[in-house]
Amino acid sequence: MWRRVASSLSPMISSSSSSSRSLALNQAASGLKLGEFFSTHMINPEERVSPPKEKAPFITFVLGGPGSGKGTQCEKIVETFGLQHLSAGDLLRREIAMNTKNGATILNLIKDGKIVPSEVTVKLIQKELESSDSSKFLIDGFPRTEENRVAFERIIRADPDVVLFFDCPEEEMVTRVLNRNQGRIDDNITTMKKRLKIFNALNRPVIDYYKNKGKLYTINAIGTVDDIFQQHVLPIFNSFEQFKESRHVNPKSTISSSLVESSS
Ligand SMILES: Nc1ncnc2c1ncn2[C@@H]1O[C@H](COP(=O)(O)OP(=O)(O)OP(=O)(O)O)[C@@H](O)[C@H]1O
Ligand SMILES: Nc1ccn([C@H]2C[C@H](O)[C@@H](COP(=O)(O)O)O2)c(=O)n1
Ligand SMILES: [Mg+2]
Repeated sequence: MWRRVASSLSPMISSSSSSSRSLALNQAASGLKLGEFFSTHMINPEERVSPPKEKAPFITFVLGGPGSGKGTQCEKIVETFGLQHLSAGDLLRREIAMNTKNGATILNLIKDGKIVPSEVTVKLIQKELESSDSSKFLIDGFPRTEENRVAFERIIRADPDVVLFFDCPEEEMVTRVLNRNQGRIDDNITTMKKRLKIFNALNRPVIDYYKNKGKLYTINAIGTVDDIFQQHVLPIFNSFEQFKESRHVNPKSTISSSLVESSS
């Protein structure tokens, strides 16, 4: 069930700088682990943030409604390009399974299709980033809200390099979720309707934010898993210098319908 949380359970802290394209090269050159770029800086006892650094990881945010196929495509990206996959939902479900102090609250919120307070989610992501050896991350299902986004910027002190948005009609998302069969507490029609409402109200502004920043790639999420990956996802990563050496599939792909969007 937790297969998408790629790193171990070790607790810690993290952060990075704003634009982060060159971390992989910088990191290789310096021989440092990612955690060493995320040195802890005490602001107050409740919230640890890191000072801005010159070097930062390559961060991809993966957005889309419930059942749009984010996790499925993330698995393919991991296979092909070796990014570390952090699913915010999986991290939260792990808290429930481990019965941590926030576990019961998280369970009630997820059951009701609601969003967990940003501090909780960002700190879980922070621990994973801090303890990881990777320099390239897929952060799946995050940010869900503008509050999530701002909390990430404040605590992690990083911006994404790329934002993928899997654009899927509601009817299709409902069908996929109701057929998922992974035993998720929120995979029922009542919770799904609430999740869709929250997605439209709270995630759309985040999507618009990254569109305006010129970082958004909108991907048509209708089609087979392989076609979506080959035709849309693969060319996006192929276009980044950082992934040239990790390409294993269809190196001839070129960017087509998934050109980066901007509001201008
Ligand atoms: N292109 C596709 N066509 C048909 N079914 C798909 C496709 N992509 C994923 N699925 C299936 O739809 C279901 C939902 O996919 P997935 O778990 O990847 O969505 P998600 O966006 O991560 O959803 P959530 O936000 O609820 O975690 C899964 O059962 C998956 O196998
Ligand atoms: N940033 C996030 C991500 C997830 N959650 C909660 C609410 C979601 O309905 C649930 C499941 O997430 P998914 O696996 O569908 O990505 O987890 C949240 O509150 N904040
Ligand atoms: Mg998912």
